[in-house]
Amino acid sequence: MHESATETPSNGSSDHRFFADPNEPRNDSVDLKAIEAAVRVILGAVGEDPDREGLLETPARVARMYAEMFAGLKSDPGRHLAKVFTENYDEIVLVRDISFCSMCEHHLLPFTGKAHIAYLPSGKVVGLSKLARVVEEVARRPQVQERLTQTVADLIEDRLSARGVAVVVESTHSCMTMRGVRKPGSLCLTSAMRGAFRDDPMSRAEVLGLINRVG
Ligand SMILES: Nc1nc2c(ncn2[C@@H]2O[C@H](COP(=O)(O)OP(=O)(O)OP(=O)(O)O)[C@@H](O)[C@H]2O)c(=O)[nH]1
Ligand SMILES: [Zn+2]
Repeated sequence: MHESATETPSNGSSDHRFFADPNEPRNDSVDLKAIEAAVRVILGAVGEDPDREGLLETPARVARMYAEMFAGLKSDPGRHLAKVFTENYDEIVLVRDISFCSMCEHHLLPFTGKAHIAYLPSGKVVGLSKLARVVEEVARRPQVQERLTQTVADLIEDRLSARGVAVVVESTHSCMTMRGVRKPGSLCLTSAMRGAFRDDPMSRAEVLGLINRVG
């Protein structure tokens, strides 16, 4: 009998990962127990009592949160670009406003925002959701925004043999808004241009116009 994702595994396991969505990134090397122990230490170090009722489950929660936030650390986000469709279309494909949440590697605080991805196909196109899946998976790593932007652009150029790729990322960094310099509302923009979008000023202007909703 075909097992669906809601049925109990035949081995009786209640491990939620048994039927994990293959599209979701997974990082099995996350050491949950080590994170729990570290969080207990941090709570004690800031003057809290890690054994008070409200904090008892906190170390385990934080461990699960890090496992989720860093699920893309060991995976290959390019796997989402493996299935392509042959299509006689050679103009811009743009998916705008792909929301994401990543983690700043300097402070381990989130930076959140939107990515805009455009490419010029060369005989093959990819499912639109796959562009968003790439962003989602690359975002689940500790990093800087520049690296996220370039990683996404390189993957699309490489795996789709695209004639041009443009990735623009805009985000708010919690480490700049809630601590340190404390500048709520500040926005960080990065872009990575490849192929025609880098070399041809007309193509570059066209794609930036579409991303910025001009014209
Ligand atoms: N280039 C870049 N810098 C980032 C990113 N996320 C955070 N930062 C910056 O990383 C820098 C780390 O600076 P440090 O001087 O080492 O750390 P800090 O003393 O906590 O710095 P402040 O944030 O200025 O208080 C800060 O300027 C952050 O704004 C990012 O994605 N890209
Ligand atoms: Zn930071």
